[in-house]
Amino acid sequence: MIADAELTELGKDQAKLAHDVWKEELKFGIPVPGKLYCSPLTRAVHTNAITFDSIIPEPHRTMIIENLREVNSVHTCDKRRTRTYIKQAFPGFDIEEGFTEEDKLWDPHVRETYAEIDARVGGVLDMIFEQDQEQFISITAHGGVFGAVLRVTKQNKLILPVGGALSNFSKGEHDALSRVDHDAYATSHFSEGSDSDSDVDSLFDEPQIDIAMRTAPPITGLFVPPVRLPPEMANDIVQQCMSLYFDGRDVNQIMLFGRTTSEHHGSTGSGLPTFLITLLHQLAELLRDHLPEPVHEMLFPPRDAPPRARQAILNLYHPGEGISPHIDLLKRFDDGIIGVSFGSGCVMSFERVKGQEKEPIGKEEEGGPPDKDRWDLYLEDRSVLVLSEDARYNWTHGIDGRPKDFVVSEKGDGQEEPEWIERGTRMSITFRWLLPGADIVGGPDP
Ligand SMILES: O=C(O)CCC(=O)C(=O)O
Ligand SMILES: [Fe+2]
Repeated sequence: MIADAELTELGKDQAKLAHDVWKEELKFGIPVPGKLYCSPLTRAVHTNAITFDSIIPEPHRTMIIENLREVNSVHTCDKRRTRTYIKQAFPGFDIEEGFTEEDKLWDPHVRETYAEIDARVGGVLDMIFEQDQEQFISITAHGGVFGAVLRVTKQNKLILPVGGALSNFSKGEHDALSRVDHDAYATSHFSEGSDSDSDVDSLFDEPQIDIAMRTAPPITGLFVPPVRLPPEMANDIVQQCMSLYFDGRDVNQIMLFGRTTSEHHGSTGSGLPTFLITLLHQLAELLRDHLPEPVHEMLFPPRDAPPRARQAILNLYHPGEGISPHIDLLKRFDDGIIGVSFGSGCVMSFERVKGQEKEPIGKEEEGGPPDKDRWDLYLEDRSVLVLSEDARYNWTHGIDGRPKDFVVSEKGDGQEEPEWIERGTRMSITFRWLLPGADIVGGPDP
């Protein structure tokens, strides 16, 4: 095991990608961090140097902070180099006062506990929030450190622009750290499973639970085509996401950003990890014959279309968890949202926003579908959902927190009893277009 390892080739690529995203977003007015902090471990300092190379105007320099180093897991890669070495190797960086010449913290026999790492990372955050007036701050550190940030600030989400090496924090008005980087997210996190202890094996115990349908309810612009991602592809994506983003962290939400470019295939482009670009290609093919052409084109623009910024949001739900009903931010995201389910199905509920004109797809009295204000839809594992038009703007979508869903029988002919389907761990990937000029570093919620 190498002591304080250099950045790997993959790490370098990820940092370059982060750099390219910053460069691209600068054109759209992304505010650069006013203060930058970094772990003293070589791989972090390199990441910071590559990421912010020619992005941050002088005189901003990154400050190296002892307590942003990775959790000591007794591996030698967690031991840092001397102050003299760091100063010589990275002359463009500042080193905090009191930084000792030798690494006094690393001990080959002592594995740091959560309490210890939380205390030291909490100390850094206190220092930042007491001393700094800047609204945007960048911290370049490690998975274990961000895990601590989330515990200390009681945040349950982590947003990584690219590759997982970088995260920035925007100081909120309420708590020290009320929002983490890059998104003003509309929903109030995830709701815990409700009174899940009750026996929900009988309809009469939970009379309020509707029977969810298995096909798209009659809402204009809502599509759930009868297609599934191939199982091997879905498994591969879940594994990649778990190991890259969710593993060992108390995090249930990740946001990634990419931009379509005219050099690349119009629907994909740079910024997103390769497996998500491949997923987009696959979705474009899968959905081709199942969506009206203009909707397909909105989701997967042709090669010669102008470049656009796209967000991929990954949500992880443990059994019983849900997401509060919401409309995806109107000022931030454009029309055309694709959601893919992985690992487990769940019921998504759609509710008409009060005050919106009813636009029934066909008149009920003429044999059209019933005109309801709420629909429950079972999203199967590996299924794909598209929200556009009315479905995107005039209906909320949400997932009730509960351990089982009550769903129309698979035959769907109404003759068989509906079935209870247990929820497993579910991950969803949602692709949305960022509106031109949307402030991707936050701002007030909707
Ligand atoms: O998990 C899902 O399928 C929905 C996620 C969602 O609505 C969102 O992140 O805005
Ligand atoms: Fe949403």
